[in-house]
Amino acid sequence: MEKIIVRGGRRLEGSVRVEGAKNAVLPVIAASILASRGTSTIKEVPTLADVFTINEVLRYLNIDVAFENGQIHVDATSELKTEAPFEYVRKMRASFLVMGPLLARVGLSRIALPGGCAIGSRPIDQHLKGFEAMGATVKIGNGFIEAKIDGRLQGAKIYLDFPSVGATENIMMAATLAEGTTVIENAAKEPEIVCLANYLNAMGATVIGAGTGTIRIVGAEELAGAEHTVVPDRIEAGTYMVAAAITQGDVLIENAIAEHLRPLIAKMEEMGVQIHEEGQGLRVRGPRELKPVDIKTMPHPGFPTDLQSQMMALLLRANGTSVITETVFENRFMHVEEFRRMNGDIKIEGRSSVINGPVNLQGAEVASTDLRAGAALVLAGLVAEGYTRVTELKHIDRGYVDFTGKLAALGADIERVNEGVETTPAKEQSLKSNLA
Ligand SMILES: CC(=O)N[C@H]1[C@@H](OP(=O)(O)OP(=O)(O)OC[C@H]2O[C@@H](n3ccc(=O)[nH]c3=O)[C@H](O)[C@@H]2O)O[C@H](CO)[C@@H](O)[C@@H]1O
Ligand SMILES: C=C(OP(=O)(O)O)C(=O)O
Repeated sequence: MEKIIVRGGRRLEGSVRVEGAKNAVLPVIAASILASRGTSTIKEVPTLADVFTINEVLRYLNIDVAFENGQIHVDATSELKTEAPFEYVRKMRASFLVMGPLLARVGLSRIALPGGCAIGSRPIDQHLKGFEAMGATVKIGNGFIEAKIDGRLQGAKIYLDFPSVGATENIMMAATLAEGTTVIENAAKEPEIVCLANYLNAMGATVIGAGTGTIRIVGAEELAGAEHTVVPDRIEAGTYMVAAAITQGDVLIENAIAEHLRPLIAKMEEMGVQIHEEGQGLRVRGPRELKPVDIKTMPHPGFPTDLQSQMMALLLRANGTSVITETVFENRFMHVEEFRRMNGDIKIEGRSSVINGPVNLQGAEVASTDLRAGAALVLAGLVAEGYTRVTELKHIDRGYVDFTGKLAALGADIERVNEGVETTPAKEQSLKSNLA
């Protein structure tokens, strides 16, 4: 079984470069489906399991995708298939982002119904409400969602009940080829939405207002392939910021955009962490003593849920009681149980976790429950006494390029190993020989 083994106690120093954002590159690759002419070149593509998965989905749809040297070339000019089976959607919910572009381009899209996952049930009703408002017929059956339109989608005014990132992206992509203008109200404002809008505009679309709560999309007859560079990953950047702070280190996080990290910077500064913009990045210096803070996760520009578990690791080291309230996902405290195995003093009260610090974290065998939880456990391991072994690395591989290598380069005592697990027959064998 693959594990990350980390021995706590090293102060991190040096610099680390942030990759293109996972949550931006996935919708951007999906948006390439919209180009009926020309080839797209996408730059700053991180080598992540999720990128391989979305590439596979596109290839299944009969699209030519080549991934080399951090760039992806997509040619979607052939006749497209219209179905994405469960094996892809199960691996990665973001596979559902192909629904909007396929529906807009071909008039039909059949995608396996995404299930829930470890962080909550994650419905897709807001995506579907948007497609229906644009005139599509949506049917659910046999584990699939089918959306269909005769002719072109029609521009519509769509108010989202919640500023869902995925629904905003799916509807925005579909609307680029609709007849007339679509207005998305209460739209998500995340930097990844702006990244996608920039790409769509480069393809010939007219998307106005991305990054605000109202996005206006004027439909075009067709879109063409374009060149686009993916925005840096604010969640990866935030993870290394916490790594620097928790180890009382001094780390330059290259390529981190301060503007995208305001909620994290504000909370970390409240805790006593020193953060300065330096060149094209952020320098983070951890103090000897951390102050407790309260955090509530919210849609952007609120505190991101994807940095909640990493901050929990940091708050375990703060001098006093902190409260984290998770408002975005209903079940994103699975890591609490794992932190407890490391001597974390945390109580869950409804949608809040009460963290009593500072604790002396102890190395233990712990499992990633989702990708950010996995990263957070490694962060805790950086300051735990003894060895921490983190399993279920498939989650971490979805969102972090060479997590172990990057932390080791900063001075962490960390390695990724394939440790054999003693099988029952082997155990029986040793019991027998002990008895003999
Ligand atoms: C690939 C990607 O970009 N993933 C990010 C994206 O996920 P994702 O796009 O799935 O997240 P959403 O913003 O859609 O979901 C936020 C909340 O809205 C609910 N909801 C969403 C859609 C819907 O139709 N109905 C509904 O009720 C969800 O269950 C959840 O409680 O944004 C999340 C919130 O910042 C991040 O944690 C994920 O890392
Ligand atoms: C929850 C996340 O991703 P996804 O929506 O792809 O599951 C994440 O990136 O933390």
